[in-house]
Amino acid sequence: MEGDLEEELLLVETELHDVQDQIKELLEHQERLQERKSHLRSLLDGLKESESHREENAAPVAAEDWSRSFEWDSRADDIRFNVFGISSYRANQREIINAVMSGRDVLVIMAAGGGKSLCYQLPAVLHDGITLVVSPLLSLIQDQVMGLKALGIPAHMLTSTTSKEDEKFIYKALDKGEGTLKILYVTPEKISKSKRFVSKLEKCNHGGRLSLVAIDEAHCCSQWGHDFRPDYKNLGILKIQFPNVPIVALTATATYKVQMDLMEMLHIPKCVKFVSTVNRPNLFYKVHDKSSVGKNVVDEIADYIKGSYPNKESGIVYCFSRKECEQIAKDLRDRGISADFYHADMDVISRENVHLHWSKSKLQVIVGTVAFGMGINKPDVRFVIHHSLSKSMETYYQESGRAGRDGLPSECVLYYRPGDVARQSSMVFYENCGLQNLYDMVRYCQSKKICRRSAFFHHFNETAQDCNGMCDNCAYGSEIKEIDCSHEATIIVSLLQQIKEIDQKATILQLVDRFKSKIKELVRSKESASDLKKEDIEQLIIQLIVDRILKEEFQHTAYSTNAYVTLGPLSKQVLDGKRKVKLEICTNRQVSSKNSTDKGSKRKRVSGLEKKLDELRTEISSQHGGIFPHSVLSSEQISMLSTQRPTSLDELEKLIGKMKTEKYGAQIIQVIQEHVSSESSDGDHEEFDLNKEVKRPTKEMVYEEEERPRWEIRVESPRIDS
Ligand SMILES: Nc1ncnc2c1ncn2[C@@H]1O[C@H](COP(=O)(O)OP(=O)(O)OP(=O)(O)O)[C@@H](O)[C@H]1O
Ligand SMILES: [Mg+2]
Repeated sequence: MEGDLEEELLLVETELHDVQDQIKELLEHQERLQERKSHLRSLLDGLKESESHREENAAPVAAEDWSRSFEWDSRADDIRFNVFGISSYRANQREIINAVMSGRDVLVIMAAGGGKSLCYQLPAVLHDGITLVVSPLLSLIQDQVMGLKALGIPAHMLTSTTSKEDEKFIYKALDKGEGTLKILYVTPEKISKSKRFVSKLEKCNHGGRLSLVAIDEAHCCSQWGHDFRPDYKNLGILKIQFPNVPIVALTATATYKVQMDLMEMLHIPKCVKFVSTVNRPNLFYKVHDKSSVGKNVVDEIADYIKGSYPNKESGIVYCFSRKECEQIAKDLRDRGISADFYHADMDVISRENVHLHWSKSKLQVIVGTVAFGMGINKPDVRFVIHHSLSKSMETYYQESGRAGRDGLPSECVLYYRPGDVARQSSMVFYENCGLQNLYDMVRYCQSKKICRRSAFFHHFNETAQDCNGMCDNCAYGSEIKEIDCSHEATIIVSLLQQIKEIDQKATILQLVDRFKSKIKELVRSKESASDLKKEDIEQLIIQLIVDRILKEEFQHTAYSTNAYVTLGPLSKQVLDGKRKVKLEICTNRQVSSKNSTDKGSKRKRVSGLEKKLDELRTEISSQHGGIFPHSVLSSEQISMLSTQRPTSLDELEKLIGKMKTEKYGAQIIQVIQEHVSSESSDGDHEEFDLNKEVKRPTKEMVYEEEERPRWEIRVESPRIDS
């Protein structure tokens, strides 16, 4: 009797355990669905808002036609060309400038490198009074002030580095309108912490001399944005103190939620909003399979940089950890590339030194962690390489977007291996939507068929645009074969079930090993077989996680967080045969990747004259103390000068405007004349091809030797979380 009762008690306890497990799983599922629900809601709200906005725009409201002619048109054109040396406006710039000049509050969302600075700098020069610019970083402010001064615009900054003498000058200009001050840059702390400064601003406004407030990198206002700065929250006082002064807030990316947030915080509910596309048509996106051997990865990256950029064009390599970034910088140096590292563990001075060297093109490559972020103003970054995947599409868009801000063709290359996913997931799982964001990034990396750009359009809730063959998946019509991999998926799910039954856990690597042993066993007993290689099994497991057939679980130890893989909410569907898992085999990927370098960058031939003008701008930049080479002449201007070859200062002025001609015209004309006469004396008109200078990388050969089919996994049933 007693034995029976004990036995039943044990059974009930076991069943209770099971029920508790199920409840736990259901609660987790509920939580994920709630997260997804709120994400979808905000996407939907965004869509509705942009639709109603489109309808509003469709209505013929004459006052809101910002592309019509305005009284300041000819003055604006003159300043654009003769002061800034810019020959034509880019998309939306003129309309934004007109809205700002009309005294409206304006919100500008324009991709990195789109040309947001001109949208407040040109009105600042057009206006009689002073423009206050709030910018989050000292380095950004220094770059901007230096660039403006080089153009002859009286720009100053009031920061912790400002000398007493300069401070006095600035305060006098604000207070009494003495001296010439057009643009004043400050950090947000100045507004939230310095009563003295705010009272001087009040006087300036009282005297009718505060004409515009610009808030750059405005997404920092919102804690939903990616770079939230608490001091940005206090910028709301600007509209309260100076209700008649128009505010222009600018940012490269802001989701609908962030836009709403910052309009509310800055008290600009009726602002005119300009949203430009997130598309960066000059960027070529590609994902490379990453070797599991660290040395091979660095070899490949070094070959790629040396082969594709023999003229030492600037680039960035992003790494996962500080240690890794120091190591990769050393490895690249050992392979003859001028590279240095940048991460949060360095002191400020060393970090600034590295950044400055790179900005002046004295260092080719910065190997950085995410800490190398906002504040990178260099327009001619030709490549951004990711040594491993980013934690979200948003982060990847920001980081890769630092390439090609000057609008010239540039490349964004990501080295992906499934093994890197767990490293990221154990860091992000506690963040709000952290895993979901990471899995979106994983989908981008694993996809071998879908246009890379479409992932950005999808993420930023924008209608898709043509990629024009500017991503690896669009550029090479890889032959993709589909094979059914449901059998392998079933084995993986069953293995995890067994592991769970004995109260154990498995990491992805352990699961791969178990899978391989199981397959061997099945082959021996002639029950079944599988051709999947280790990398393919890893890829399959990751895809099953992303598609919620499996899931990751995390456990903290004293030193780290370990990621394990276990059964996900949809695992039963696979076991019951209700869900098929398909693998896509890409048969010619490696042969294709050979072409990728050529197609990707669309690199043009660089003429001897372009090279000389590039050397001249570097020389002038060091002669003029702090200014950057690109502030002397942009790459676009160099290219134009080398084709047009002006012979006099008058001709030059028609190409690069008055200001730059006055400052550097004589030297530029001299270089052009010397080049032309050396050409005629040599009879040598040949331009040289950068791509021929250095032997092409050997990686293609390695690829060909190792050639094997690559796999991609696709689950057929509709995906819940996409
Ligand atoms: N209309 C134009 N024509 C040619 N070049 C331009 C034009 N407008 C801006 N530029 C150049 O494009 C580069 C990027 O401009 P800017 O720094 O204003 O970008 P941004 O939109 O502020 O980007 P980020 O979000 O990265 O700060 C600069 O070198 C700038 O001189
Ligand atoms: Mg900017």
